[in-house]
Amino acid sequence: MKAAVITFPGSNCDRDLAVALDAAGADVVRLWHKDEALPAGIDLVAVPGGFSFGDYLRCGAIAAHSPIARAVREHAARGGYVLGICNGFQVLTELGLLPGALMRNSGLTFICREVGLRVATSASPYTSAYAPGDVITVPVAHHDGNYQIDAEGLAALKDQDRIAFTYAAPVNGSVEDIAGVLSENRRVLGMMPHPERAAETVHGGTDGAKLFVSLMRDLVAA
Ligand SMILES: NC(=O)CC[C@H](N)C(=O)O
Repeated sequence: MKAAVITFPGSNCDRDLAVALDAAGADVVRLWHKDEALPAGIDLVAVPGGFSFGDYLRCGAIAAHSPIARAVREHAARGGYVLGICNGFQVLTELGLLPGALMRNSGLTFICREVGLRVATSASPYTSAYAPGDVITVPVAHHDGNYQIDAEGLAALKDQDRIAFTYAAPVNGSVEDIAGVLSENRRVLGMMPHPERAAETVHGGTDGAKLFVSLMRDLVAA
């Protein structure tokens, strides 16, 4: 698998994400937000966490207008894989690649701790190595993780089995405790928790590693 990790001004999980993908066996290239094209043969575009452009305007809003944005949209339109973690999830909603929005946490504070995460579906390229209902431990670190979507959009996510992860207990006010959602073709995943920070034993836990294993397996099978 060839993966491209994009760095924006303020990204702080770009290296972590590149390391996790590399450990899973991906061939990783790093891109700058001012790049305008993806290198040939990229399977996965990975949008990392952090505070792109200082989170001004709205988290992810300015990043979604970066020079690289058009190439990311085109990649998704071709059926390419796109993974957005935390600020990356915010960027993907701002790009219109995933429905809904990430609002200020209901408690109005930055939350930085490990959370229990329930795998809501294993029918996706990102979650196939988990069993549905598995509860894993993964860190969150955000102030705008409160996922909201209108009733019609929520019904569509449920009908199409597109909720990838939910919090095992309420964390930030997200509707139905949603922590991660999939696109209609299941190739785009956005999630607030950080699997790349729970991928090696030195992280204190490895529950996030199976996400990268799932992805590699899907790409080999594709
Ligand atoms: N770790 C992150 O990616 C943080 C995301 C975002 N800047 C927020 O605080 O909500």
